[in-house]
Amino acid sequence: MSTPSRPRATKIICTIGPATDTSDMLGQLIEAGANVFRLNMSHSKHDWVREVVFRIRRKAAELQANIAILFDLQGPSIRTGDLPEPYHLKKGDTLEIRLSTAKPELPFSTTVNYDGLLQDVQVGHTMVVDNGGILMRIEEVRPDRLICKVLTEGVFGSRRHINLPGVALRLPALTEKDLADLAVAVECETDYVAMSFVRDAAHIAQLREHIDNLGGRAQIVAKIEDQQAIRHIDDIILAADVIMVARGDLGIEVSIEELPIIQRRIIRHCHRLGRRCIVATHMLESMITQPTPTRAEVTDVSNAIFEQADAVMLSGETSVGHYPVRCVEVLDSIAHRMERSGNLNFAASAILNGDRQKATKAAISLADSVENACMVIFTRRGLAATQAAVLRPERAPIFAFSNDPVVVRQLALARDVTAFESPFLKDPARMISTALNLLKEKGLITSGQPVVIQGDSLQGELLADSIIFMRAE
Ligand SMILES: Nc1ncnc2c1ncn2[C@@H]1O[C@H](COP(=O)(O)OP(=O)(O)OP(=O)(O)O)[C@@H](O)[C@H]1O
Ligand SMILES: CC(=O)C(=O)O
Repeated sequence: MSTPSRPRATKIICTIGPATDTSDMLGQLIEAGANVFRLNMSHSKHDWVREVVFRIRRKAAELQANIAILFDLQGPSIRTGDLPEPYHLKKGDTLEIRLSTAKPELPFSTTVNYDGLLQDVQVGHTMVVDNGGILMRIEEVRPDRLICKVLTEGVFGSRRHINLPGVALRLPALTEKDLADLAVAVECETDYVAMSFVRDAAHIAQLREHIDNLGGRAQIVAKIEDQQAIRHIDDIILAADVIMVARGDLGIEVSIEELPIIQRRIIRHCHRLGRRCIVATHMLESMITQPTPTRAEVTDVSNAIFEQADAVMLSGETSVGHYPVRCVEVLDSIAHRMERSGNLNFAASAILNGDRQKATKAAISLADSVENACMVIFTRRGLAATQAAVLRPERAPIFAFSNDPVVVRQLALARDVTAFESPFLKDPARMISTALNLLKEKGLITSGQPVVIQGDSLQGELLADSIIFMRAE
């Protein structure tokens, strides 16, 4: 009996932008192995988003690919305004950042989206622009503008992100723009909404209430981007569905040498508390302009896979980069290789909550102990499959079946889970044989392969957690 090759466990998230928003490029990304498409609401107009979501769904259906969509809300991030052309700033130049109602007075002049900035900062504060691309010092605080001295040269474009490390900003959890973007997210039936600058668990509850009120079913990704979030990390992990280590902002808000330690700690806590996690930003940054990654990038991606993150994320690499498809291919090949090369096994310390999770752990132990076995999980809400995923089977891949297409799409962002839509039938034997036949047709299992099947409706009328061990016919 030959064994089919194991699907890649680590999921790949691609940010879509001008470099990749055509149906053709979306198709190429899917074929290269993308699992989730991210739309960054900091840069996206609503009509563009609606059109891109339509193209993604159509292309995914055409290629029979299970693709989830993630709307990333801008959150209370401080952003500069639109410029007709980028400024080429040199050390010693002066730039003004003014309220949107104020007229420009200097040649280098832009607006800011947060009026409160002028009250929150002081002369002498350092401003970090564009994830550390340019540093400035605040020289003057006037009633309608800040005058800043450029400390390091760089190209200053539109809607640049500003960080003020260590400065307490009085920003709300969700802005008016976020609420307007959220309404479009729900209208587009997005699978995930990412919340930027989450600072405590109450922020997640607030977002969940808004999603519920709008009638949406999106799951929530909490982006960990500053020290306040790190202080409340366990509560945030428990309140969210997925955690993102958003290294762009995090790498500015904490001392840079702490970043790998914080990444590892967040992933370890996610494994312990049973939540999924994403490692994001600068994974293959040099490939925005170069066709091959640096050795350091390959090692960084490998590290995230060794830590068993659920997903790695591409940002500028796929939204504006020159080699978006190659980036996905590079992640795909690093993941395939690293997944055969050991891992940190943080899941060994997972807290098992309740009987269901203990049953799942038992099913995984069984599947891992039998050569070439795989797990098949029937799941209505996706919970059984994500719980199995966070327990990180060592050898057995997880194939999940749900009768709910939303659940199936959401499972595109669960490590090691390949999900399919399939009706729940009254006759469990038929339900199982239909699922196994589909896996055989897709070349994912072969006749005679050992299968551990888990579900709560596999015993006819009796609703009970069951584990069935059999060989595929
Ligand atoms: N939909 C879009 N339309 C136009 N430009 C975009 C779009 N999405 C991304 N970009 C551009 O690509 C760059 C990288 O964006 P991306 O969302 O991939 O990364 P990011 O690190 O989250 O960016 P930022 O910090 O600017 O939000 C952005 O700074 C922006 O210039
Ligand atoms: C993804 C993102 O927002 C960050 O890394 O800061």
